[in-house]
Amino acid sequence: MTVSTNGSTNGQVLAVKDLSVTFRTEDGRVSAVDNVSFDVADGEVLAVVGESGCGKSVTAMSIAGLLPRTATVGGSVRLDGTELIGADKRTLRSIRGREVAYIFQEPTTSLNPVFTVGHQISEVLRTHIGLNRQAAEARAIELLKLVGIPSAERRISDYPHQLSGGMRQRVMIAMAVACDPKVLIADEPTTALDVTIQAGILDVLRGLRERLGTSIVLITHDLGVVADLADRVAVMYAGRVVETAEVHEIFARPQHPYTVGLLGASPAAGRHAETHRLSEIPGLVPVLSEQPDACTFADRCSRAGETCTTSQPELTAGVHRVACWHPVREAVEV
Ligand SMILES: Nc1ncnc2c1ncn2[C@@H]1O[C@H](COP(=O)(O)OP(=O)(O)OP(=O)(O)O)[C@@H](O)[C@H]1O
Repeated sequence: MTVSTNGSTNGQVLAVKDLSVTFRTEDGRVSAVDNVSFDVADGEVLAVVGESGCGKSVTAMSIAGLLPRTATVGGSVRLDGTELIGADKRTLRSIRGREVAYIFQEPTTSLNPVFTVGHQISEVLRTHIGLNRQAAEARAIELLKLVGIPSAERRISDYPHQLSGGMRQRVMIAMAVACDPKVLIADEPTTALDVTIQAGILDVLRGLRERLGTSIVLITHDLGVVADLADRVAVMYAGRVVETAEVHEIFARPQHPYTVGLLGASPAAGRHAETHRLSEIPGLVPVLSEQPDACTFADRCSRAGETCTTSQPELTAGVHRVACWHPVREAVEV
């Protein structure tokens, strides 16, 4: 993989540029995502991390065209060169599910309880690719095998409630990759599952990337998942990307004080390895509509100086990019 100086990669399949999302609410307009830019290369796994409410899901939903009508979206999301923001309904319909697929956290809510899993996968294949009933069923069996469901020929006639949570998540993944999407968005794909089952789902995702070359945008709170699967990481805070780098760089040399905090990294304290969860950082994520012209993390940051309270830092250029006036340059112990 070749990485250019502006952090973009050759063979990039997804290019998000200056993405902004606001929502109309009863209390006025609230901003959820502010000027977010990143690229995802062919077959690359980009992990998007950050505390709850930082805009990870809204960013992902903008890419998949899943935002509600109350949302106003600005900027650009290009999938293999095709602009998705402002695209007509027909373009979006042909792209959604086919070229960009979304795996939700909770498979039970996304599968229809009254149809067999075989029927649901076949429907995707018939609608999007126009396969006939027989071909769709044969392909559905192949897909169930691909995601590691044993006795796929028999399981295809099961209803969702007859499957365990882990198996239902595998079915969701099978449906998501049915049309061989270029980008798979996995929004906390293992959070709702037992720890023992999580590893199997990660294996499935790894296998998809290796066998099908699928690019994955992985939203997670789990640092173990990041370390296991991601090539690159984008750290979001208050609707912005505040740091992005290759995964080993993020763990070895985090530069944004927020990233350092999330990793639980400090010369004194080791990472919370027993849970692999992001560390708690004192204070709250600010509401974006109330943002002053300042670094949004300043209130919670031990390194904040005067500039941080009067001016918003932009992401630096390069491969390891950070938006901070006082980045951490010294080695930290993670
Ligand atoms: N439909 C909506 N209307 C108004 N505000 C919304 C809507 N959806 C999301 N938001 C707001 O946008 C911000 C970002 O939310 P988002 O769900 O992207 O966060 P997140 O980082 O994915 O959090 P989590 O990890 O909890 O899923 C939050 O402040 C949230 O309240």
